[in-house]
Amino acid sequence: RSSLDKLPGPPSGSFLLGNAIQLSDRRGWDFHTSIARKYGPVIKVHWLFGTLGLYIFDPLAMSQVIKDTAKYDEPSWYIGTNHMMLGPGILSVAGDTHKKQRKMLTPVFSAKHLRTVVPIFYRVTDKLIEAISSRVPTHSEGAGVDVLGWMSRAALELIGQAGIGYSFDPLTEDKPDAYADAVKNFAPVTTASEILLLRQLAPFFERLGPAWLHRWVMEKMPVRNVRRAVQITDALYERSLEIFRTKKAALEAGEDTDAKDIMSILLRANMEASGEDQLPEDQLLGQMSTIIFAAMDTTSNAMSRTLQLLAEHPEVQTKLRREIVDAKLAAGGPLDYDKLHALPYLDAVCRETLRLHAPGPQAVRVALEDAVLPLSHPVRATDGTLLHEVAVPRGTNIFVSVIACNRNEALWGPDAGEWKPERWLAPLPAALESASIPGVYSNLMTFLGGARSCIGFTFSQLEMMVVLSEMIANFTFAPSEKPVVWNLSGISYPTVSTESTKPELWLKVGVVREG
Ligand code: HEM
Repeated sequence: RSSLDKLPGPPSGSFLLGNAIQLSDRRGWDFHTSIARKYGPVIKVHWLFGTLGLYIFDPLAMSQVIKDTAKYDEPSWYIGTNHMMLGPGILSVAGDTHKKQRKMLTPVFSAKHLRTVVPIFYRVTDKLIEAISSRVPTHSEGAGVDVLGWMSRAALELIGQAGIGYSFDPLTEDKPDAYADAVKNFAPVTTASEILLLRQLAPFFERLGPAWLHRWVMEKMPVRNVRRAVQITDALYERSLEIFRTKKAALEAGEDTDAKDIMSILLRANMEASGEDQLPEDQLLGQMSTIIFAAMDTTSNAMSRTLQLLAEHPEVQTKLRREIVDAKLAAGGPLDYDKLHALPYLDAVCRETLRLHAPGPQAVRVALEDAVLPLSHPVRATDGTLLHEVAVPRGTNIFVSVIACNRNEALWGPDAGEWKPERWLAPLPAALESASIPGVYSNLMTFLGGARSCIGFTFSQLEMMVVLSEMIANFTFAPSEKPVVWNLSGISYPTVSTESTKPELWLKVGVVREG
């Protein structure tokens, strides 16, 4: 028996796997929507081997879970497998090591630093515009373009140049790159439902002999995505090591001393840090793939989704283009940091996309000890009693539902499920203002909150603004004949069908004609 027994929730999918497949399946959107509608903000879900988990979007409960890191943190299976694949970067460490890494990384994501990288953003974006222009005929209704492919290439180059001072792809030639492919496939492969289930076994697996044996077993495993995960890990590690060694050697030789990229600043800060604050070399190396993965897929998918929505809502697209073109005319050229942040409609379009379609649909935590979770509003137990708090047994997996909170009709109103940028131009609903959503951004859970909130959310906002404003000023977007299917994953990604595993999103792209 468990203290969670009395909570409302869906029946188990199967004894062994509970609701795990429904929660993580790439076609699981309806399951998430229906349980949130039917059972409310504190839900009992069935987890592996007959255990129970919690699925929450009650603001106070979420606030405790993401902020009280002494009681709740990322589960060891999640941290451990991130560590295996990305090295000991910030997504793969806990406790004091996480605090130390976070302290060292925070200054490089400040607004002060971001202002200095705007010229890098424009340099890369200009290349992107040039590259797409050369592939789109000027005098036609437009050509089919894999917008996700271009957004991914641009996002990788942007985080490459601004994040680690390295150019991955000058955006001139169309040749495949093992590193870019590895980053793009990292989330689809490592959060595919069968891999998520295998990842739960990692803490036991790790105890079975040395690392070479783990690798041997994984290479021999008859599961395609496990073997792909090994290849992705190798591709990420090899290139990161190469870049890291070059950067370190340059800094030690007194070169690149004023480089403004995140990694150079981090290396310099580490050299100057006192002994106890210094990070060992493997943790610095671990930040490379971690930051690139965290930055690239999330932002490129968000930008692609925004372009898709603009293609489906031509009236929003026209209004947005008007705002951007007028601002550029008034500025007499590209928009600087402040002018970009002063565009209300661009801001509304980005916020609304990140609200309705948060790239990461859920975050997972585990109760590190027996705990009591307070609730914003009492929930009705299955025996009819009202619960004002929930006793959470140690070891319970907790799913913080970003999408259920961002789309909660009780907070956002009956049109919460619709994409309406205009909602951000009026005062937000009173229910939302009083709900105290614990997210770092705009009453949304998209970038989460607390000690592990997204450290790069201002970077990604700036990137979205620069890239989207230039894309909209230069091109028109309309739906293409290729379908777009968004797959639920650690980071949702688009394919052309429910069977395809290749991330891609095609739109009809035309050149904006003068006037
Ligand atoms: C639309 C774009 C983005 C979204 C939606 C997003 C979302 C998130 C979320 C939800 C988390 C918390 C994950 C968890 O704890 O379970 C996170 C963490 C993180 N994000 Fe982002 N992110 C975005 C862009 C970026 C960018 C551009 C960077 C870097 C330049 C970045 C770097 C990170 C890092 C390093 C963490 C780990 C923080 C920690 O554990 O302390 N993200 N992000």
